[in-house]
Amino acid sequence: MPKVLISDALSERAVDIFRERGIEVDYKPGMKADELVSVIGNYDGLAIRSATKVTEAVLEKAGGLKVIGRAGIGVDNVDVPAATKKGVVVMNTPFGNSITTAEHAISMMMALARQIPEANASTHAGKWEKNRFMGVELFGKVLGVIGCGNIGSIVIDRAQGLKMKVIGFDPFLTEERAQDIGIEKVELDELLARADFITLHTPLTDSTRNILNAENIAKTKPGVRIVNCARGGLIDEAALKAALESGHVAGAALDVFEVEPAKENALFGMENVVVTPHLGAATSEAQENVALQVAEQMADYLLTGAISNAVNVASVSAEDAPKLKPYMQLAEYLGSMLGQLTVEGIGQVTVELEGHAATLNSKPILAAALAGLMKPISDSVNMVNAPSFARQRDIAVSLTAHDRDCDYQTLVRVTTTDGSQTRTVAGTLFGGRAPRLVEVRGISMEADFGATMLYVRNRDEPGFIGKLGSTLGEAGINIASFYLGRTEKGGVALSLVDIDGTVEDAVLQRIRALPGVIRAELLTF
Ligand SMILES: NC(=O)c1ccc[n+]([C@@H]2O[C@H](COP(=O)([O-])OP(=O)(O)OC[C@H]3O[C@@H](n4cnc5c(N)ncnc54)[C@H](O)[C@@H]3O)[C@@H](O)[C@H]2O)c1
Ligand SMILES: O=C(O)[C@H](O)COP(=O)(O)O
Repeated sequence: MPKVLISDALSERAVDIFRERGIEVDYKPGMKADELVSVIGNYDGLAIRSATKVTEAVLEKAGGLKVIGRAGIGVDNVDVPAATKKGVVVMNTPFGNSITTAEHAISMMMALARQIPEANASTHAGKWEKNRFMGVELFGKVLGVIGCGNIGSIVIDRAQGLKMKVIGFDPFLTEERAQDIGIEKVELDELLARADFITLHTPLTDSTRNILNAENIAKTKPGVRIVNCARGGLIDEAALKAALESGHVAGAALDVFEVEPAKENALFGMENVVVTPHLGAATSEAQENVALQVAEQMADYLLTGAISNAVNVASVSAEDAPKLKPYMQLAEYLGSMLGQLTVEGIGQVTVELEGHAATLNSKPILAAALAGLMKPISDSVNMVNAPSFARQRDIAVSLTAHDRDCDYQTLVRVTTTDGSQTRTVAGTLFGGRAPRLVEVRGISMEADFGATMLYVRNRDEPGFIGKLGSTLGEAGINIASFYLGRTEKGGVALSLVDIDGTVEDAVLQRIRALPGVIRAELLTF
């Protein structure tokens, strides 16, 4: 039974879902970093929000971890490259809290426009400062949205309802999409110059870090109000403080900070600054959505191999997962066979799909072939990290789905080139499920993949099979199945022998010394 740890305050609906799906779950919100490092090795899955930091140190100890599920959007608290290297799928729930977060941004903008937090505190304190608080209307004002993705688009829609004029900056926003959502797409400088309110809705990346720095803040319209419910780090807080103090920026509403949790911050206590403690996603609806979704997604992956909303590997739908499973097994066996036969470095790998295989989601099949291929290099390789393993080793990878007649109902072919040699193996699924080898280096043969197989290439000469059988028999090795093929009469022959147990090195040497042997290897699957 797979085991999952929930280390942040997720809605307990997640616990129910895991248990209903037959997954053991430990609910330990607020777990300290060193405790996480000490227990993570016991789990197949880790469900988190933004508090748990999944660092390289945590991942190093995560022996059996298969999946990290983020109940929310940002995965900046997860070392995704380290997780990928370790073969761990990282998935998030990209939509579950979008409406809630957009509503928070709109609430923050309104709170800022009408100084509601200060007026609230003053009124509670028994003051009646009717003349102290003078707000501004949103009606007719220009809202500049930086980042027009899921949340940005919802903010745009709500702001249009408030009759604001919305302009957007997002390098990945097409003109067509801008028209669909009814905004004017502008460059950043134009947005800065025109907006009365600016709201940020981008991820924190190298291109967005400090997107509102001193230089860009100086380009904003005097009296601008700034809202950030996306990520701390998008605004240079020191530059913002200076601009608030000078009066160039009239106010800021911030849900996120450069350092979180933020007990102290230079912006705290400023009258024209509204702050909340990263509450963007904090509604019961959003928390239920993301907890439920992350638990279902993690359970799907752990139980069926279906992958949704992964940030480091291609998706496999719940419908596709059972169809792809035998293909991934076949591709892994084919890759593994080539990996075990390739002594020198592989320069190029080609995966070709024909017949029914060509109609499927091909990326997981490719990833499985690469995983099999690189198993001899690293025990920790799997379909999640195999593509990056290949990239790091400068292996050129190509994938082709052929739309042509095929001798088999379905076929997967893997070819490797290592400078001097090109090797091809191909396989099909017998009965639609059982992997079967049908071609090795241009030689047709039909072989099942046994756990331990002897691979022998030899000159096609009479008496060879008898000698090979006797050598194995004399060594007390039982043959489960014997598969044969050859290029042509008197050409090169290939024997694949499925054996019980293993073949000691001394016996392998004796086989290699048999007359006519070109190559003999022991393969394991
Ligand atoms: N405060 C919270 O509690 C809370 C809750 C949910 C999400 N978030 C954060 O909100 C942000 C937006 O989330 P989303 O779901 O809308 O993401 P999204 O991926 O749907 O949208 C992000 C948009 O930013 C755009 N973008 C990327 N680089 C850009 C750049 N250099 N300049 C301008 N635009 C750029 C992208 O093209 C995309 O359209 C994320 O940072 C997320 O982590 C915060
Ligand atoms: O990226 C997100 O989904 C938000 O920042 C929410 O974070 P939280 O789950 O810690 O509230």
